[in-house]
Amino acid sequence: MSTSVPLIVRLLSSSVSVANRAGKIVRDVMSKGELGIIEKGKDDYQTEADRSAQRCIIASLSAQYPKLNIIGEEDNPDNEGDVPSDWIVLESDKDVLSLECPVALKSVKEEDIVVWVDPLDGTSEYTQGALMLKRDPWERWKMYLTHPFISMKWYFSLLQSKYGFLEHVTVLIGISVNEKPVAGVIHQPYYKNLVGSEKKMGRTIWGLQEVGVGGYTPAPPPDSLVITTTRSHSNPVVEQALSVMNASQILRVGGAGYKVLQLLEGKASVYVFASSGCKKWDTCAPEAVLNAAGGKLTDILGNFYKYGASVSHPNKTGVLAAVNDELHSYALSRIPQELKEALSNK
Ligand SMILES: Nc1ncnc2c1ncn2[C@@H]1O[C@H](COP(=O)(O)O)[C@@H](O)[C@H]1OP(=O)(O)O
Ligand SMILES: [Mg+2]
Ligand SMILES: [Mg+2]
Ligand SMILES: [Mg+2]
Repeated sequence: MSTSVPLIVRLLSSSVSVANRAGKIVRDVMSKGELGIIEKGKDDYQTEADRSAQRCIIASLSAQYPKLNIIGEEDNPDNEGDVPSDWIVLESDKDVLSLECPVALKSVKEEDIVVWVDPLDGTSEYTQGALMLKRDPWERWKMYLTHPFISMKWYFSLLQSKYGFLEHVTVLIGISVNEKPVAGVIHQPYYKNLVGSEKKMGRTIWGLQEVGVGGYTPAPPPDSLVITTTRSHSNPVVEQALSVMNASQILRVGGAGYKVLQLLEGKASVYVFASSGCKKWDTCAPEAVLNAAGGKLTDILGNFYKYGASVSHPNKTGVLAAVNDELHSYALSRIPQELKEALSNK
């Protein structure tokens, strides 16, 4: 690899390749069927896929960029021991490697960068997806009975969805410089592609400040206001913020990465989540990609999150994102002052 290519571009191209590998790990864990679910807190779970994908990403990036500060979601209980050699990815995506680096980022050094890693965004949807892979209804029912957190209502919505919500799962790698997200990768392991006549699983979307985005076909926002929001972490305040928007449609999907994909692909125009719960690794990559596509992501008060190494991890004051400034301003103007105060005083 040419070292004359600026660091940010090299790191983004490495991140694209490693996200592909992590996505394969996510699919492999699911195919084996041993999810190894651990409860981290209320509505907060980790699986073998979260743990393994994070080990793959961190080991691959730190092997090539040893001075990077990488912060991953998972406290890995199985961090000890060697990472399997086929999880260490040293290749980089050729197309991204040939991008022109923005002038402002040309002299960035490893020490100036913080990488935020969410090895599997949409863990709820991932674990629920496992159920749908059980073909035998009796096996599926037995698995449901032992599943730690699927309500009866969810079980029936899953059955209706036929394939579950695996498409909502993403792998997120966000690159920040001077506390701002400047580049990012959103990999979707269960996206179904048709390349020629061949079926291929997974796709990888990237964004780089001032350069643009790749890996998908951008589409204009819907004609009317379509909002995307949580399907697994709602509460009365989240619902209140949705009800004041005057939306023509509300889409309830999993994962911060997937919701931003919906904005990028013209399925929704605004992402509203008036609650804590998301963390810096949930929003860094999506914010970077959305910015590169001309959108905006802030908290519910309209303030940008900071992504420096010493910031606190929770995005306490929620998420408000839109495909452009105008829609962001509109959505922000609809949020009642009491709601903003209630969230910031929590
Ligand atoms: N209460 C919560 N506890 C843990 N993680 C949360 C919570 N709320 C949101 N998240 C994280 O933010 C993502 C987006 O939220 P939602 O899907 O509810 O819109 C979730 O997929 C989850 O990331 P992860 O799956 O990586 O743990
Ligand atoms: Mg999690
Ligand atoms: Mg997440
Ligand atoms: Mg995660």
